[in-house]
Amino acid sequence: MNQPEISFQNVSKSFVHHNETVRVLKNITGEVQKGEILTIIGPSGSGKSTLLSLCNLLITPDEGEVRVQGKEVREWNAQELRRRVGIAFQSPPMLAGTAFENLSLPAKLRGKELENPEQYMEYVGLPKNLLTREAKELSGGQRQRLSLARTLVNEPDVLLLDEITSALDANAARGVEDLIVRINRERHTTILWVTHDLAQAERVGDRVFLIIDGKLIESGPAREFFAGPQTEEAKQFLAAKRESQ
Ligand SMILES: Nc1ncnc2c1ncn2[C@@H]1O[C@H](COP(=O)(O)OP(=O)(O)OP(=O)(O)O)[C@@H](O)[C@H]1O
Repeated sequence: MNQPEISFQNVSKSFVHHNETVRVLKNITGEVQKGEILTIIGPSGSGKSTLLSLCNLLITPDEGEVRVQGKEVREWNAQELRRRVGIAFQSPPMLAGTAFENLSLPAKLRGKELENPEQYMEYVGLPKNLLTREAKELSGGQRQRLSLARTLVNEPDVLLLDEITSALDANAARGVEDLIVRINRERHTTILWVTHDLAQAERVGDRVFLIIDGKLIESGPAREFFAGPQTEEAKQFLAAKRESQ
């Protein structure tokens, strides 16, 4: 068996809320292989974003281990880890300034010039003339593409995606979804993708994690999961979700 690209071993995480400790992730064990798309689904507040945040040291586990390319996250240099493990959010943070200034930020942080901004724009399906536009003037879909282009400048091995299409209309969402699938196919980028959209999870996922109340209820190949979930909790979740979407 190949070494997994990312693995979680008995991972737990708590946060303190008003002097009360809340266990947000409970004993999570699972893994993702290189080049796979893992979709992470589950009700709101179940711990999905928290699981992503553990993979690039935005937070650290209280118990258990998270390994990236075989190395426990706390043994990684945080900057190096974040270069290899990129992250994109629902509302991509943009600096004041042009699209070019935003796109070239990762290179600048390394004291380098970005040599081929046009190629990145083309890759993510943005016209080159947008490079000189203020980033905040771009549409939601354009901003999401620019944010992905900016992440790609670091040539990450892994992409963590947190609800990246939920703020977009159906057309723009599908465009960004297709772009991610292309990045995965062409660059063999491993992808961990939190989504509320069950149809999207079914379309794009090789593997799925269902998280309910901080517990990994089911994990496995997406096709098997969507064809016939094993647990009662998963069946109920899918039925309720399908009814509402
Ligand atoms: N930094 C933090 N400090 C305190 N509590 C937090 C923190 N981050 C998350 N939480 C809490 O942990 C729980 C799980 O949050 P998380 O964002 O991981 O859920 P989620 O499944 O991604 O939800 P959603 O689908 O609504 O985005 C929530 O109750 C949230 O309030």
